[in-house]
Amino acid sequence: MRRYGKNPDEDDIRVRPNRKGNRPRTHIRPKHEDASEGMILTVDRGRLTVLVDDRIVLAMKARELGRKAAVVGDRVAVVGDLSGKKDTLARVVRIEERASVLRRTADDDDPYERVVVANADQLAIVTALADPEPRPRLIDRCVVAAYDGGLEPILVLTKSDLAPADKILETYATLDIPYVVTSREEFTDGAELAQVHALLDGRVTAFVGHSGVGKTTLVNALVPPERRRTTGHVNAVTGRGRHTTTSALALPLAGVGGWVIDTPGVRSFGLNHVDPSRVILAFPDLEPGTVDCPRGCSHDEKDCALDAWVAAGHADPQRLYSLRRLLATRERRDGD
Ligand SMILES: Nc1nc2c(ncn2[C@@H]2O[C@H](COP(=O)(O)OP(=O)(O)OP(=O)(O)O)[C@@H](O)[C@H]2O)c(=O)[nH]1
Ligand SMILES: [Zn+2]
Repeated sequence: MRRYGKNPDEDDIRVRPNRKGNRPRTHIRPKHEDASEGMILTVDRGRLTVLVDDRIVLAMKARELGRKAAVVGDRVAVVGDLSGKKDTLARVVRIEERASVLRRTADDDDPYERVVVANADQLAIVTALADPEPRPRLIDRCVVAAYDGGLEPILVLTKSDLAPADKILETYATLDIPYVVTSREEFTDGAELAQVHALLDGRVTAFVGHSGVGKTTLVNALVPPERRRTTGHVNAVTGRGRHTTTSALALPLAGVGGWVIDTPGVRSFGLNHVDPSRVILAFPDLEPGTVDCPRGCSHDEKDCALDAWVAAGHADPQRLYSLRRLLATRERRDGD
C-alpha cells in the first residue's frame, strides 16, 4: 500500500517550551495492561462508540487523555465494562498512533484544523457528473488533503446517467488516481457494484463529497441493510440534507472486511494546515528534483528547482503541472 506522509500525526503534538530541563513533557500514564483494543465508530460530543471484538461499547475519554480529540477510525485502548450492555460506560485510556489523518480547516478563515477521520487507507472523493455540477477545485482540494494526511485518493464519479465522465477523467489521468464511474440504475445490476467493491474491500475508506452528489445512495448499496440511511432530503434553503450528520460515522462493508467512513457533506475543504513537503511525497517521480530547492520551498514559487529539473528531461512536465495545480488550490478563491 502506498503511504505518503511519514508521520502525518506529528503536527498534532503541540511542543511547548520546557522550562524544567530537557525531559519532554510526557505524562506518565497508568499502564492499563488489562485494556482491550477497539476502534472508534462514532463520536457524539463526549460520547464515543467503540467496536471491541464484535461488540459496540459506549465509552468516554478518560481524563488523563487531556484535550487530544478522539476521532472516528482511531484505534484505542479501552477499560471498564465492555459488555456492550445498556447503561454501561467504558473508558478510553489510550489513543494509538495514527497511520493517517484526514484533516480539514472548516473554513480558510478558521484557524483551527480538525482531524475528521483517523487511520483511513483511502479517501473516496464522491463527485456527481451533473446535478450538482462537478467542482474540480473542490476535488483538487480533497486530493491535496488526502496526500497531506497519508491517504490514497480515489475518485467516485456518480450520476453517469446524467453526463459523461471523460472530461474529469482526463483532468486526473496524469495523477493516476483510481476511479469508478457509477449511476444509481446501473448500480443494481451488480457489475458496477463489483468494481466499487474491488476498490474498497478489506480497506478503510473515508467518503467525502458535496451535499447531493449521491454519497448516501452509494454508501447504502455497500453496507448491511440495517445500517442504511434515507436519501434525497436536500434542504432547498441550506442545500444540506435533512440527515446531515455533524460528524463522521464508520460503517462495515457488507459481506467482506473493510469499512466505509461516511463524513458530513462538505461545501468546502479548508487547507490552511497543508504542508507542501508532504504533498510532494505523493509525487515520488518529482521528489528527487527538489534537492536544489531553497529551504522551505513551497514548490509553487519562482525559485523552485523543479522547473529546471523537469525542463532537463528528468520527469514528465504534465506531472509538474498537476502538482502545481494542486498546490495552488491551497489558496482560497471565490466559489471554493
Ligand atoms: N440521476 C441520478 N440521481 C441520483 C443518482 N444517485 C443519487 N441520485 C439522487 O441524488 C439525490 C442526492 O442523493 P443522496 O444519496 O441523498 O446524496 P448525498 O450526497 O448523500 O446528499 P446529502 O444527503 O445531502 O449529503 C437524490 O435525489 C438521489 O436520488 C444517480 O446515479 N443518478
Ligand atoms: Zn521547490
